[in-house]
Amino acid sequence: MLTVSGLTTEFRTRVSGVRAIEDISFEVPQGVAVGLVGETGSGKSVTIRSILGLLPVSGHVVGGRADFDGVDLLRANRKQLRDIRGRRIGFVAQNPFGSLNPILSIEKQFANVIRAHRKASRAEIRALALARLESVQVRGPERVLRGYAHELSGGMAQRVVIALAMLHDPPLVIADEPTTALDVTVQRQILDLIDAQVSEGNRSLLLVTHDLGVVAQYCRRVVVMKSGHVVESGAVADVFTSPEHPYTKQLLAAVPPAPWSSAAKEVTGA
Ligand SMILES: Nc1ncnc2c1ncn2[C@@H]1O[C@H](COP(=O)(O)OP(=O)(O)OP(=O)(O)O)[C@@H](O)[C@H]1O
Repeated sequence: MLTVSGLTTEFRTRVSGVRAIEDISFEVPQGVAVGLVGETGSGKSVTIRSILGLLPVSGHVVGGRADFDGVDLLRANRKQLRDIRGRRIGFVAQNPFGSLNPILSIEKQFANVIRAHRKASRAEIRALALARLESVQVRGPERVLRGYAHELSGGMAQRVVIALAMLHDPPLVIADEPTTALDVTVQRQILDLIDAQVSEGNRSLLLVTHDLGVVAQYCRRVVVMKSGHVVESGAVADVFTSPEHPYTKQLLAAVPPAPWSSAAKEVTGA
């Protein structure tokens, strides 16, 4: 469903181009959750921002394809991309307060996202927004609709972002470290929520994270990145039990054992 092949992106300075990612290839099949993992600076965000056409001005895709819905996203024009983002691909970024507009009420932001893709009356917008806020378990949805982003907690703001990302029932959801900016106590709730929304709609998910535990719990496939390259990819069950690349082995070795596992009991003497 999303097929990325040979994706290469550079950042240009006044004197030269610096290659951030090179020859990135992977697939996100229909109805499958894929984890994109790797240490800080390995190129995860540049990869998804290249696919979504959301690179900063100094970033340029210099090669490859990203085929989705019969369109190569890397060659799509702005209008095509705007139409695909939101309607066909829901994007959840790290920081919900960066995604929400601080000077528009939440209701107005729902209206903007809905009206970007179809005509709708105020009453329709209100009804749809309330239903969607309820589906992401936002408490007091009417009050939230009237209010502004700064009045929300981080977890509630990310729920609103998820509701907005799902508004047009996109078949693919891309989430870039969606819990990094949040309090540790709500991180799991947000991941569970994304997981539920994705599973209910039989959507595909590309989940960027540096947490292998998160991949093990929520993803069926994994793509491992290091220094701007894909070093290994495959089914989570295979890659996690018999990793081939030394870097994947190193990442897995660094994951603390689950508290109930025999390895943890050996460490703690329990
Ligand atoms: N705006 C930019 N200008 C120049 N180089 C950049 C820019 N953004 C990213 N890079 C470079 O691209 C490479 C990949 O960065 P990227 O942000 O994709 O890593 P990441 O794996 O998402 O890391 P993190 O987990 O910290 O978000 C890094 O070497 C980084 O320095």
